Amino acid sequence: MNKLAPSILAANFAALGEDIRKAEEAGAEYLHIDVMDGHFVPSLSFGMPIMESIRKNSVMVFDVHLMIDNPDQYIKAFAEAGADIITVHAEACTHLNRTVAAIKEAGAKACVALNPATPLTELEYILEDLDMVLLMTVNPGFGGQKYIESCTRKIQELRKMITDRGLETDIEVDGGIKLNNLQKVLDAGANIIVAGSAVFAGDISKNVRDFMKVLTEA
Ligand SMILES: O=C(CO)[C@H](O)[C@H](O)COP(=O)(O)O
Ligand SMILES: [Fe+2]
Repeated sequence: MNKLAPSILAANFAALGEDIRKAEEAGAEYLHIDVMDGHFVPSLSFGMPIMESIRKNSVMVFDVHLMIDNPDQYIKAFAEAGADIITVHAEACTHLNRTVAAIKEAGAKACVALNPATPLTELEYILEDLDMVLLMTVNPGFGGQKYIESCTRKIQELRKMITDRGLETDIEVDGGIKLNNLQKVLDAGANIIVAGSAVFAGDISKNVRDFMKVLTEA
């Protein structure tokens, strides 16, 4: 099933609850929550307290993208703050298998993210353990960047790898997804679509409805 995961990184933090409510009411089922530590990526964003607050007013699937070094340290805290899916970067994990097991033990679904230049071979011995793979389609750290074209072939190759193994793992794409490249990433095999600046700029309800129309017709 195709899902839209609006990224609150692009929301108005002075009216965060209201922005989330609009996205939820217009049909978005996932909420993408970008956590940045100023080490793994250059920027800082927010952490557990913000998540705990918004969890009280939303039943969306909380899809937490940890762009942080040493994510093991925070997995339990994010699960307790209301994460449904926890994504860690392969590039940030020394013992990826152990980290994925810790996510599941904490009661969340496990996802591994790969930066645009990280090869799919990183997933060779872990794919069967994952609920989702996140392919970064920009270099992580900032919203509003341009989609990196070489990622289309990477999505296709990952979908083939998943299908060849008889799996049905979700593929999430994150970065630079707009209405004008949405169909391309869906055709390549992605089914969970993160969109930040394309959703939270201008008319949020209309933006979500426009995305949902393509996602449900695909
Ligand atoms: O993980 C991220 C950045 O590291 C964000 O989820 C991503 O950039 C979404 O923003 P946009 O749709 O504006 O590109
Ligand atoms: Fe993200």
